Amino acid sequence: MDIVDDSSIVTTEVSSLLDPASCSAVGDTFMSDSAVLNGQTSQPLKVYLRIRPFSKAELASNESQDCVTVENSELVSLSAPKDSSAMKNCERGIGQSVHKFTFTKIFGPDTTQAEFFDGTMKDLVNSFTQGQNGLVFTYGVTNAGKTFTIQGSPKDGGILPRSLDVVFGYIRGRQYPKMNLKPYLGNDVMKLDPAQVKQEEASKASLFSSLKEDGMKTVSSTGNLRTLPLSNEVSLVQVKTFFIFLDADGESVNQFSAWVSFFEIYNEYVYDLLDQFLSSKNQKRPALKICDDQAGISYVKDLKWFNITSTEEACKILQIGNKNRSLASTKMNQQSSRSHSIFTIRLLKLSSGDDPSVLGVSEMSLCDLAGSERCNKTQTVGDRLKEAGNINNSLLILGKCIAALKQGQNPKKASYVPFRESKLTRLFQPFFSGKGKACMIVNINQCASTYDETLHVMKFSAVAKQVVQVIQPRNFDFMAPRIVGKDGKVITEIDADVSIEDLLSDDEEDEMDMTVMSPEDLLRKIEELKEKLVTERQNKLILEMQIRKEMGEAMYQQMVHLDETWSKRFEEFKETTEEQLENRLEMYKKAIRNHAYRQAMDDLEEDYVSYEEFQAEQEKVMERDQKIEELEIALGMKKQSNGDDASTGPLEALTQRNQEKEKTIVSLKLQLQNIKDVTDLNIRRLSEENEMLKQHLKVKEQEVRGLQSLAERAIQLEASVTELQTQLDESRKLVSSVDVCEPKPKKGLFSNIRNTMTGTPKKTKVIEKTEETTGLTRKKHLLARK
Ligand SMILES: Nc1ncnc2c1ncn2[C@@H]1O[C@H](COP(=O)(O)OP(=O)(O)OP(=O)(O)O)[C@@H](O)[C@H]1O
Repeated sequence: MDIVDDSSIVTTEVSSLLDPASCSAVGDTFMSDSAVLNGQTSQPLKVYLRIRPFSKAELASNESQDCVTVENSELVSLSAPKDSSAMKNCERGIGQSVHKFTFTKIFGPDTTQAEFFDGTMKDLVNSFTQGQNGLVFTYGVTNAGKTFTIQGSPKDGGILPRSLDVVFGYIRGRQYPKMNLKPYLGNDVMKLDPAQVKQEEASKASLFSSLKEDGMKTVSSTGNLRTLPLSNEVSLVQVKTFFIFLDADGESVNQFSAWVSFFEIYNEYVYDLLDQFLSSKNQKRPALKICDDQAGISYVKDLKWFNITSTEEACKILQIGNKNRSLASTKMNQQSSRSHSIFTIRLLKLSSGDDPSVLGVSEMSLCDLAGSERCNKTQTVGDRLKEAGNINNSLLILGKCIAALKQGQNPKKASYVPFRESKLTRLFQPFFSGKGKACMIVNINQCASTYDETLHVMKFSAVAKQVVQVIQPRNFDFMAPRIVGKDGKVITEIDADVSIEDLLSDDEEDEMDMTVMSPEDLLRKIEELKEKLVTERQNKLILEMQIRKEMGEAMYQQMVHLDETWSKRFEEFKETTEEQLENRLEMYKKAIRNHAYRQAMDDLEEDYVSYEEFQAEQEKVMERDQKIEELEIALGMKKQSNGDDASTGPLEALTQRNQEKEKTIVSLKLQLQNIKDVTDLNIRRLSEENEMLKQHLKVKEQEVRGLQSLAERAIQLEASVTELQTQLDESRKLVSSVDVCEPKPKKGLFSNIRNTMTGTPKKTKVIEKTEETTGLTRKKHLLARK
């Protein structure tokens, strides 16, 4: 079954464009999905989802397995890939393979930076220019696109440079050119004397000069390269130009002064990313403290603020801070942010004139959270493991706070929100207590390998989306900031509209900044706080007990559920196992039957008796039966003839006869055995002889074959001799004819022939005779051998 997080679905409103003329309508537009009660606005926390496109490497490594499907602009479904824990759990019967989540608005992989900014940030930036505070934080696993969303790439800026563009677009031509009014503590402004102003200008110039080696250009939100004023002189020329702005009716209009800070929370320590100390690598970075002002608003003590006059200057400051950011390469992202970084812009609204009064301060923070991955995924060890632990811890506390805030919406279940358990949540606290609007951007990738982490992120966001934010009615005029002197004490010569009495009248002590209180006041404050602490602790204890009870109940329910599930699974397992065993038993039975059949067939073959043997045996049996009958008859007759004698010793006689017979049988058996042995011996001898004879016969056969071949050869020779004889006869005839024609004998060949011829007939005859004799002898011999 799919899970649908169908809690309060928020309609996305599109705010008006941020030109000064349209700004008056912004507040109303923003309120459209909000409820207003006692001047306070409550609205669900806006949670936007951005899905990163696949990188080439991810596509090549089969990361694309259709895990994320955007159903519509507010609904997304996640399907577990086959190797994920979610899928394995699902196969075990725990959890589902498909989850659905709703968001304020979903931005798919094709969304451009401009589209994303328009769809998420415009109203927030707009209200910021109107005096409303704002917080934007990105949440997601490492490599999901959080930094890309906030800062963007050099060619295509993210929401931060785009917001700055809007802010500077709004205050263009109305910038207060001096640096003598500077943000102080949580919401106040410090008036600097000329020496301090000079110092301020020098530190800004020095900060900018640290980037000199890296080049003189930075990038705006739209990717255009802008040349920055790098030297002190140039920026001073800018700030020294002073105008009094007048509206159409000749009335003076407000002026604005923009200041920025950039810090990170790394391993639960706060570090100023714009601190000049950072340029020296050997020096240990000084960690900053988080304090509360008298209104309970947390701020970073001694944080450096820099006055900026353009987006370019702000981008340059971002660039400097980025250089100092604790980056470390993790397995999943080569340029992974290992810290939570917070870039803040404070806008001071000032009255017109050369020596203006402060009308209000608004603040907008953009927080790039570190990746929410777990240690095992990133294979973290050593320092990285410690970082991961701290990152996970602060995100866990953020999750706890969000869950507690959600629970707190139910008046019956008001719970303690552990904001103070981590630096990050301490700084976020004011935004969840009415200080301003907060909005969350959830970044995910679509990779199959990080599916389980992504699902965790989505579940976190589903809870966050249910948090309803209560926002105090606030604009620049709502709460005038105090102006303090260089010693930090409140000074009187401020806004003409607001008297010092007004500022201090209600409860002077409460208004006082703790850092400038007298020792007595501090002691009194401490006592008060102690009392508060005791009460808070008591409340906390009660709450804890409640929570424990609820958790106990929830756990009991879960145990019952688990018990049921396991019983069911056990039954199923039992059934299937029984079935399997039965099948196996049948198999064995069948195998045994087959085996028995085969055995029987084998036995049958061994015991096979031919029909003739059987017939002979039958005849023997019949003969034996007949003999027995005859013997029985004979025995009966004998009994009769014995008459009375039989009464005394027939049994003894029978026993004796029986014994004799048995002896006979034994001796017969012995004889039979002997005969059998002799027969066996004879058979063995005979077979040996037979074997020998066979061998002999073989030899003889070979000899006969040899003789036959010899006879054939002799016949051939005889034929050739006969042929030669014929030839010789012919030669003789020829020679005799030659003798008649040539009477004169010649020497050499002819004389030799004549000599030969004269002696030849005798010799030839002898030869003939000899040959005939030899042929006849041979023939006789052959025939004899044959
Ligand atoms: N919408 C997008 N379009 C194109 N590329 C993107 C997008 N989002 C992120 N990327 C790219 O994905 C990579 C990771 O993004 P990024 O560094 O912003 O992740 P991250 O969530 O901030 O990671 P970490 O928490 O580790 O810092 C970068 O190379 C970035 O350029």
